[in-house]
Amino acid sequence: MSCLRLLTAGGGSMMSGEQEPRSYYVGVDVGTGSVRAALVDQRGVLLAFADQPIKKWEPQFNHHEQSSADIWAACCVVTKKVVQGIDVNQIRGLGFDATCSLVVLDKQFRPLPVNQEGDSHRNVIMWLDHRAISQVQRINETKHSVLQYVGGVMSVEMQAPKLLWLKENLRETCWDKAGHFFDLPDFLSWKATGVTARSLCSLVCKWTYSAEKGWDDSFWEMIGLEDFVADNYNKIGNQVLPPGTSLGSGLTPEAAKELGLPTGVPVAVSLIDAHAGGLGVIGADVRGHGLVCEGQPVTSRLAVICGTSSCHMGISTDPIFVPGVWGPYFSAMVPGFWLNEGGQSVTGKLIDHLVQGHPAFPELQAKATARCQSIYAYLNSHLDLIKKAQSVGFLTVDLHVWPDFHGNRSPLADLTLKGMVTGLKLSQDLDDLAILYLATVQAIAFGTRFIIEAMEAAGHSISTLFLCGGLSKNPLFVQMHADITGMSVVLSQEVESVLVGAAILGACASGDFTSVQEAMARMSKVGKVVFPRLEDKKYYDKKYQVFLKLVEHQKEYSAIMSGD
Ligand SMILES: Nc1ncnc2c1ncn2[C@@H]1O[C@H](COP(=O)(O)OP(=O)(O)O)[C@@H](O)[C@H]1O
Ligand SMILES: O=C(CO)[C@H](O)[C@H](O)COP(=O)(O)O
Repeated sequence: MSCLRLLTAGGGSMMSGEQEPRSYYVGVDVGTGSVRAALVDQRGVLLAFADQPIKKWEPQFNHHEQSSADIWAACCVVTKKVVQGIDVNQIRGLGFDATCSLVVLDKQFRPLPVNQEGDSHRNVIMWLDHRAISQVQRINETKHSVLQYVGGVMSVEMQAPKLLWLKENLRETCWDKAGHFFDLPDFLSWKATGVTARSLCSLVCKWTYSAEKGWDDSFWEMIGLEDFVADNYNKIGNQVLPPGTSLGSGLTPEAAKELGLPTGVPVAVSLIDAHAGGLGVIGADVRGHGLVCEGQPVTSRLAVICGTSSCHMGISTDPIFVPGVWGPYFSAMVPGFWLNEGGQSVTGKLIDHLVQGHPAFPELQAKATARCQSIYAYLNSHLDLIKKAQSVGFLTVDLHVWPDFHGNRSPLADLTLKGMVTGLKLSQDLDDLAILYLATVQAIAFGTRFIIEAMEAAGHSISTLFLCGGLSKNPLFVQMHADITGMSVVLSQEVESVLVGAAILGACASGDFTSVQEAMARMSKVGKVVFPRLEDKKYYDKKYQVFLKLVEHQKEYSAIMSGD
């Protein structure tokens, strides 16, 4: 099911002819579970929003696939919806962001199968796919110098191990026939413009490209992908442009027809979704909100983009090497700044997984439906109901979760880690489900604290969190992040801040702003601020001690089991 909403936030309305701003931008955001589009004006106000689910396949454990044709079709559906009823000639620019999944096409740009079944419809290896474990281990054993720029250890979620997997496992059906390997954001900008140039963001963050030195031949040769060097990087990109740059002649006639927009609309070089979220929130004017970061440099702000996964985006003027945290990446998000990207591979997906797998889930669904609430709104009010004299957070005094059900991305960079729950009882009722949900939300927030501590130990100085993404719509998730990190959390005026980030790209491509920084400052706005409840700090400090013990114990268990 897809959905269209016309919005009147910020005083602007599509229907109010007189107030209508003259320039619009369209942002398209391809998340893990759905594609969203928004019509955004020059002040960053969302005037229309539409979303559409996309297909996912999990043919084997740890194999996650999608279809680039399905994703593009969804982009067309949502874009057509958000521009309904306006004069499309007022659209000045289009920007895409997407998850960092790997799209494989043949020499004629047709989809190629990334699976043993030979299903060419499934031509995308998703970012969370962990099939290339053996390949990434071998890549890390090389200790090649490019690994310094991904936190010291390459993640199985990056593209090099996935490419090596394709070469070693699907040589005839995929590798030998392949003409183009795209990061998903670059696939979308190519579909829109016919230009195969890649975004500096994708190539630097996921493909080991250096903004200063370009590709490193010795890395590809060392890991057994010398094919790319011989081919002069034609298949993975040898024209690299900064995000927000206008591509070619804009929308091609074919793409324009499919998207419902005029031919030639400027299309921006794209961004990975987390990075677009960063642009959408990090540059806001914070004056008058009582925030510590007022008067501090922008480097004191950490953007946390929380959807299926959470990404912690911190910028700096000089490179900072944080063990287990991706980067430092130059100009990969905000031009001229270095970026470190911490992350948790599953956060929204983990909450969904634990809640949906609990025996009381059908009861929760029925009760939430009866009240016309989302299951999370219901759970939050249920927690309020069962809490004792203290804050809700104290309900988990004896229930603790380690959240790495899909390995640890940061700061341990250990994909072998597993999830843990301690404190289970012989109870399967709704109270039990609600408390497990709370402990999971808290564990994710402790994971954020763990990442921030690693970033600060390496030289970052962070004072304020800027949250966006689906999970930032959950007030419990937001409050727990404030309480557990002890930092204020800023939510943007536009809840769909990732789409504002995509629209900022479109605005830059249009030439209406002279720089990404200017567009950020004009288009991102502070909405709500959530302050930490400092009176609860002692309790969360104790729970954090337990949190750190959990992983220590997990490592001890595996040492015992692997010993003689
Ligand atoms: N209103 C909401 N309340 C609580 N959680 C929400 C809400 N909306 C989305 N989420 C959670 O956010 C996650 C998805 O976020 P989203 O940003 O849409 O993901 P993605 O970009 O990965 O597709 C899901 O786990 C979902 O449960
Ligand atoms: O690696 C990432 C960004 O660098 C993201 O985790 C990935 O793109 C998925 O994002 P989302 O959780 O929003 O679907």
